[in-house]
Amino acid sequence: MTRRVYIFDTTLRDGEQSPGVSLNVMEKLQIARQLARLGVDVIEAGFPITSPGDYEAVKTIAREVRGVTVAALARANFQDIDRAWEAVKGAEQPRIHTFIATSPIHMRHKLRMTEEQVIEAAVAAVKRARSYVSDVEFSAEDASRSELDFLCRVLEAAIAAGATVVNIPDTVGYATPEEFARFIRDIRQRVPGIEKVVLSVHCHDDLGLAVANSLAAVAAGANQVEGAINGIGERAGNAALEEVVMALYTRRDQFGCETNIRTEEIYRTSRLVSSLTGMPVQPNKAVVGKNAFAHESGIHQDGVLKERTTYEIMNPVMVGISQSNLVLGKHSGRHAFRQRLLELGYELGEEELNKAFQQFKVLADKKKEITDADLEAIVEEELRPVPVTYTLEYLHISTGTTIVPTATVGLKKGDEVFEEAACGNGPVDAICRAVDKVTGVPCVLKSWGINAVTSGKDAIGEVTLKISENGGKTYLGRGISTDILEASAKAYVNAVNRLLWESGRLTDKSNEVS
Ligand SMILES: CC(=O)SCCNC(=O)CCNC(=O)[C@H](O)C(C)(C)COP(=O)(O)OP(=O)(O)OC[C@H]1O[C@@H](n2cnc3c(N)ncnc32)[C@H](O)[C@@H]1OP(=O)(O)O
Ligand SMILES: CC(C)C(=O)C(=O)O
Ligand SMILES: [Mg+2]
Repeated sequence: MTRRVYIFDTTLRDGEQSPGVSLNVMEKLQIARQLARLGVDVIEAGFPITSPGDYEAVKTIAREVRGVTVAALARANFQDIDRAWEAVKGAEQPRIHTFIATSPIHMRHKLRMTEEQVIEAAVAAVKRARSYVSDVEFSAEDASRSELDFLCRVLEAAIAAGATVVNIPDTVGYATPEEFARFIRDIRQRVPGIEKVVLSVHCHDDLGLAVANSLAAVAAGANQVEGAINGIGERAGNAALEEVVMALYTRRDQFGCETNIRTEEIYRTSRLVSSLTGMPVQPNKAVVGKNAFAHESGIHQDGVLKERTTYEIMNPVMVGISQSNLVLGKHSGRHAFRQRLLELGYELGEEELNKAFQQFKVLADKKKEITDADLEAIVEEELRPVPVTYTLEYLHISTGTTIVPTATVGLKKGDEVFEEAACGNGPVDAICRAVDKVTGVPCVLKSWGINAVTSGKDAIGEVTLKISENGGKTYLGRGISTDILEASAKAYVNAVNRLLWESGRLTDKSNEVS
């Protein structure tokens, strides 16, 4: 008989705690919708007390995303819990997730609380949360470095107070698989009432063991796994959910478990999260990396051509990496374009489709064959929910080894085009300075990176960069083009648009969304 394992996604909460990542409300909503399509059981949408933006995001997701549990995080105090409830109460299936640390090191140095005070706070928090909602998760932060006797007492008290899910985090990624499995077995044996609640684990990847520890815990009886898409999260990140899910599926002979995940949505979810967070996926990343199903050496290629399973333990189609026969190029029409996007899982409205189609045609003039990765890049750019103040109308660059790089940019705002020129230390610097002159917002380029989205000399490059104004908050921008300077200009303008929007300097918030 197969046992059900619940998948709890914390991409939007712990995942967003990745250094340098900051998602706005619309981006979070877009990811949440995709997570629901993927079939996760729980979306942890945020930590509402942390900021008005986080509160708003949780509230919006709770209201808009149906058919899935939406959780909000809260420390073990009434203010956090009340705020979490305010944010999540519109959800079809709301959950409050409250936590407090139980390890000696955290209690003594961070909380400065005794064991008895921690138990008291945990019980009061769970009861407060239960006064609002019937689904309450309690997490014993840093559980894996806690003393087992004390941890069991806290869990017993939390369950008696009404917790319906108890979570055992390996907060600092310290556990090893055998030890963690033993820990879970001990908890299952020793905590009265544990059989009535969902037993969850939440593993971090500081030693690269987050997925292994999660799987060991499942084998030991845990029935909820928490993690994030692409393994993003605090420090080295969380357990990569796509890896947990595919391991449970591929080795179901070992685990005897099933999840509710629609695996064919995995790749698209991974791409969306990578694109909106600006965190690239390493090529050799399991399941979703560019090379995960690529075969380079002759003996492997020979084997795969004769029989795919010689070197592939998973079918790429199963995780949504499609193999279509439709070849798209400059002679393709709207029907084929729409069909291919549908196969890739993108269902665009008429207006979005038209915009994406125009971009596709521009690209097809420059590039013989348009690949799936090209299409994904186009669509992701089209769907990026940042209101457009400025768009790049044209760009002229003069550069070389013996001349001062100079850029002339034309930026369109409303019906007007504004032109400025500037010199710089390099062509990208010159572009940024010229854009600054038009917008009147002097920014510092904090980081710049290029990723070849597709292959070949005519590959699309995706530039991801970060800017800040006066050393304040950083804003992410992305742009794609077969010309990396054009991609840089688009990315810079995209980041400035985001800055203007998020810093509340747009007079008209109903601007077109790109
Ligand atoms: C393991 C994890 O991932 S935990 C989640 C981590 N996520 C975040 O921290 C989100 C971003 N954080 C924030 O925006 C802020 O830290 C806030 C809004 C949550 C709190 O801000 P502040 O009130 O200014 O407190 P600050 O962050 O400086 O310190 C944390 C306080 O919470 C206390 N605390 C920490 N965890 C808990 C808990 N689970 N329950 C109760 N109190 C707690 C600390 O002891 C400290 O209290 P003190 O001020 O009495 O010393
Ligand atoms: C809030 C808890 C669950 C957490 O993120 C951790 O302990 O890592
Ligand atoms: Mg965590």
